[in-house]
Amino acid sequence: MLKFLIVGAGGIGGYYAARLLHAGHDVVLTARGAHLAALQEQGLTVQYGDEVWSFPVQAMDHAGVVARYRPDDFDVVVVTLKSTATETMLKELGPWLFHGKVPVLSLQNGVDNEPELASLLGEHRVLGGLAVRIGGHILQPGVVEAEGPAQVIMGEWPVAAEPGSRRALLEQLRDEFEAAGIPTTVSDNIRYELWRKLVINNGVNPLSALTGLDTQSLTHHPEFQKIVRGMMAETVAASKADGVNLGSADLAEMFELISNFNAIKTSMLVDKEKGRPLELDSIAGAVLRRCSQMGIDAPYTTTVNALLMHSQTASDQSA
Ligand SMILES: NC(=O)C1=CN([C@@H]2O[C@H](COP(=O)(O)OP(=O)(O)OC[C@H]3O[C@@H](n4cnc5c(N)ncnc54)[C@H](OP(=O)(O)O)[C@@H]3O)[C@@H](O)[C@H]2O)C=CC1
Ligand SMILES: CC(C)(CO)C(=O)C(=O)O
Repeated sequence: MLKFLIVGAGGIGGYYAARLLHAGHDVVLTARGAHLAALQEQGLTVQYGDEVWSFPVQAMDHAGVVARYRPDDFDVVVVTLKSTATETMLKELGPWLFHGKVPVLSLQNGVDNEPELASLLGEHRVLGGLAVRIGGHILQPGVVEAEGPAQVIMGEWPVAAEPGSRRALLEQLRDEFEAAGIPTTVSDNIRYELWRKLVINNGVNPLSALTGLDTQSLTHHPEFQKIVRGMMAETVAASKADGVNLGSADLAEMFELISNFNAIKTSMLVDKEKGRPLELDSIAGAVLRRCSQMGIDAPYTTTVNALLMHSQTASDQSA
């Protein structure tokens, strides 16, 4: 059995934590505020389809982790924060993590989290990863709802090296995740996989937050689906700045995947409804920065990003 530290156990982290706890692993969760208080007092409850799982959990804030544990007490640290929280987390846990050897696996959307982790810890400590075909959200403090097969794709950051300890750990993690009911693939090129996921996220997340529509409504709408495809095409173009070279087949595959998946409220729409910070800079911003670097126009992403930033400013002013 393995010992996991799941950093930022909200929709995604809470769901995977429940699967791992159910399989008998030792899991420590980090959270804050009312969600943390509920986890400590009532435990973690996950609603998945018709099933409801409840577990008492070890949950604490980041100061609690630093006070109670050494980094190498854990076999792996899994980061399931929003990208907007990665920098703060590195201030809170970075110096503690720095003095250990434990690998850190990011399961966040976006292509800039792993480089941020690697800039402090070194690439040899970082595992890239993503959560695919899952919708998962905090319903109320201590309670998470999740849907979809909830796959994980992960790999050595930035690409697979010679066989070594990180590869061995990834294979062990894959086997343990599979046994826990988490379909998992180890990729030799995780940066490519992260960019493919960004095609989906830039395609639907900002537009869903702007319109209030779920992924099915957007991808099956005669006009909105053109915008989704446009934002996906701009993400494909942006990937070249990172030497990833996605192509039209990736766009077609990612559009198929999201348009045939459940009608999901994207994580950005949920954040918008709850008045929380949006992962806009790490999704649309990441695409726009690369396009601008290459001198390419990205009119769909520019427009949706600007409208969403404007609506955020307007709602901040009226709050
Ligand atoms: N939700 C989804 O369906 C999917 C999400 N993803 C990606 O997975 C990642 C995680 O998303 P999601 O699970 O929705 O995120 P959530 O917002 O549900 O969970 C993150 C949790 O981390 C907490 N947190 C933030 N900062 C700190 C801190 N400094 N100390 C302790 N706790 C902290 C948050 O608390 P607080 O609320 O107080 O900020 C929240 O409870 C994102 O990158 C997202 O894009 C990928 C696939 C699907
Ligand atoms: C679009 C979706 C649900 C795909 O898994 C996602 O990644 C998100 O909501 O952030």
